[in-house]
Amino acid sequence: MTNMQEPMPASDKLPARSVDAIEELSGTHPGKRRAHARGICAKGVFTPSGQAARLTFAAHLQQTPCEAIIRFSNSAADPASRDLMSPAKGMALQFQLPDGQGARGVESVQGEKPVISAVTAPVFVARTPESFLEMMLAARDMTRRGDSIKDRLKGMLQLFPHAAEALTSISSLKPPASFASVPYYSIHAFYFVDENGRRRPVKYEWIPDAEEAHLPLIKAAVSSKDYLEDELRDRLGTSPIGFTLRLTLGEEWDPVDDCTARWPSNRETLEAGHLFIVELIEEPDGLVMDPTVTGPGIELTPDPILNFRHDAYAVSFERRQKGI
Ligand code: HEM
Repeated sequence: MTNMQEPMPASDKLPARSVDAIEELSGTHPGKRRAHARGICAKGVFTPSGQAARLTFAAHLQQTPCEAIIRFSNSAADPASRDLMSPAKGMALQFQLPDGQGARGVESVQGEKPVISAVTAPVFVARTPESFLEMMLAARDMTRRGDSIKDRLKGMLQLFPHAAEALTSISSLKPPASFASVPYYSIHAFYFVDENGRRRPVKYEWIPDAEEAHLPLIKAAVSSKDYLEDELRDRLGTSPIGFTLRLTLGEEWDPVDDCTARWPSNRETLEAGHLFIVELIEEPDGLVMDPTVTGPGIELTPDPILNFRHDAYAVSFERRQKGI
């Protein structure tokens, strides 16, 4: 059980306390991201289809191709964790909009580089930052007690029934054959804003060009610790890697403040563009894939987890920059 004696911190302390709690669960790894610690960066080109232009004036979703930096990652907070042991994978992308590039007369903000952050699970485990912190503390206590993975999952489901869909979805994820062979979901909804100020809630999904493929557990178990990075290098040498950016358009009544909930599966979708991965690169200095950086034409929904991520990522960035 969570140690309920620990008072919940005031909201201004919550980002630091949440990052502390991740460290208490997974250890402190100096200089590394406090989640998704191990990853590999690539350069790509995103070519918008123009189909999203009726919904948003965002510069990167009009007609002009745009360079992008992509980071594929293991979700574990421990960089030494084997690819096999961290079921969810991340794909974060930062559009490299040239400063001042206009779209229908709208200037992109100097230095503002929109981000799409996505993972291989369609929903998140917590609806609020407070609940996320409680979950981390509960997981820490179960780990310290030496509970088995099965017992931890059972305990978490009992304590946090709202997390059932995410926990079930994450625990049933199979090891991907490649970072390039699985779909990635933004989980959160964002508002797309058109030239007349009309807003429409939208969720993102990256659909791989490659056929969806997973490894049998036995094969993943004997693969190297970072087999996904090796595979990406090999694959890039032999065939192109691409993803389609699919948008799901929400209705007015679909929840935009609850990232534990999916929208109904019959919502309209459209293909907003296509990403080609060009080459692997060293991670650029100061890279923070902050999903609250959307650029003009896209706004944040009131989702408390989405809004919280800005401060939590700033805490992690500050610590890793200081090498602590
Ligand atoms: C309470 C909610 C969350 C917390 C506290 C949290 C925490 C973190 C932290 C500390 C980092 C490292 C940031 C850095 O140093 O740059 C990170 C990275 C990441 N998170 Fe979250 N996260 C949360 C929710 C989510 C959700 C809902 C998603 C789903 C899309 C997500 C996807 C990612 C990805 C893909 C990365 C790697 C980014 C990169 O490659 O630079 N996170 N998270």
